[in-house]
Amino acid sequence: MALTYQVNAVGKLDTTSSLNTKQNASMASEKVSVLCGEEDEALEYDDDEYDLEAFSDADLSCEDRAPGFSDSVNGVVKPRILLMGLRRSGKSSIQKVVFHKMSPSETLFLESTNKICREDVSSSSFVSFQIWDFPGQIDFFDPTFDYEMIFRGTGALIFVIDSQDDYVEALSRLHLTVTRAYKVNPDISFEVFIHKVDGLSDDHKIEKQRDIHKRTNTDLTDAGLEQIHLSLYLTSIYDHSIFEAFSKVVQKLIPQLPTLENLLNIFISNSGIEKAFLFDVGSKIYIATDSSPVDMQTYELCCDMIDVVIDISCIYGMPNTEAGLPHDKDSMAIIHLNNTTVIYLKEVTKFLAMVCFLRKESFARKGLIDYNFHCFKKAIQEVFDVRVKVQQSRKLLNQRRWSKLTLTSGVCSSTH
Ligand SMILES: Nc1nc2c(ncn2[C@@H]2O[C@H](COP(=O)(O)OP(=O)(O)OP(=O)(O)O)[C@@H](O)[C@H]2O)c(=O)[nH]1
Repeated sequence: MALTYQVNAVGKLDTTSSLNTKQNASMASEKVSVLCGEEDEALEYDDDEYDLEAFSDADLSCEDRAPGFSDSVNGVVKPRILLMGLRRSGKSSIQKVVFHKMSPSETLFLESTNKICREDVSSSSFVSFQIWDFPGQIDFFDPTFDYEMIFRGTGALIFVIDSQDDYVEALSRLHLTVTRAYKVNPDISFEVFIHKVDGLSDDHKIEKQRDIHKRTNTDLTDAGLEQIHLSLYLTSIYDHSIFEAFSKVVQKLIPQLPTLENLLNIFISNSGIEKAFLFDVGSKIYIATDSSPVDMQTYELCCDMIDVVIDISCIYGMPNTEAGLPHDKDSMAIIHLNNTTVIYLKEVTKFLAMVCFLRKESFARKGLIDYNFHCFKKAIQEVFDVRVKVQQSRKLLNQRRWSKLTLTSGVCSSTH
């Protein structure tokens, strides 16, 4: 592997490297050249206006009791994702690997969770939710446990099934959980992770998925609840499948998803790009992509590219003083694969990046792509502005309700 780096005078990363790397099974030993850093842009944009993020660090807390329903940040209630499943099914490992960059092998030493662990994930404007990791042995149908309150504020319920274990008990638990949750809140999206599939052959994986799909649907039909839709995913922390599955779960919680998809469609069709993803850089969750189908290898390449950019930025980039990040909204990277494909990464904000796949010929029109990207960024800003306005008016409405309530109770108490 040969790398040549150049860090320019202001400490911004300017890297040119060419490395022989095994990208993945299908693209083995491809020659990759990486250009990473601040771009010599012909077009000059005032990027200050795109500083969209109000970053808040992940706030991790474990609680004995169920945390309050209306936990909010800046008066905005975040959608909640519940991680449920039997003991040792892999719930905490999933959370640690996806959101804390823990290496999969380190999860072997994780202790069993004995309290509900709640975490705020607010890395970008569009990725903002809470994850509640439930201990496997918890009896949340205990009368002292207010499960109604928990399900009422839930956006998605992820039920983790250990595919390397006998899953009969897990399926009956899944059925019980889903039926109770649905009665309280029919809007929850039910996601089933058939987890730890790294130990299974491809045929075996498909067979398990089919079997679980059949059994769960039969149980729901027998209970007269055939309208409940369960989404099944084959996952493992040892590959990218867990990130892809989590991306799909998170996307369902983003109300602006159709707009983002539409914007990406317009962007790629006008720029000669084949595929574009909008990534939350920190978690490698893609929050949107254009409407063409996603194949796993493309997604894996995107994740690898983000890793390369972050690693090189961490080593050679200057930390951004505000957020303490080595990359910022001006960071970009270009990787030329030896099959004439170019992967182009550009930061949309400090935490969001666009990763595009295009042919070498199309990349000749980089000026056009950059101009279209500038328009895309502007449009994202507008979507974000609308979101902020909606949140502010909701906050105002809540405050008015509160002051009305306190006024009424004050009047009542003074008349008594
Ligand atoms: N092979 C394999 N093992 C995994 C995977 N995910 C988690 N594990 C292992 O499964 C074991 C249990 O993982 P945990 O994350 O502690 O499980 P949990 O569901 O949080 O367990 P409780 O806290 O007891 O409810 C650990 O040894 C992990 O290393 C996976 O995708 N593949």
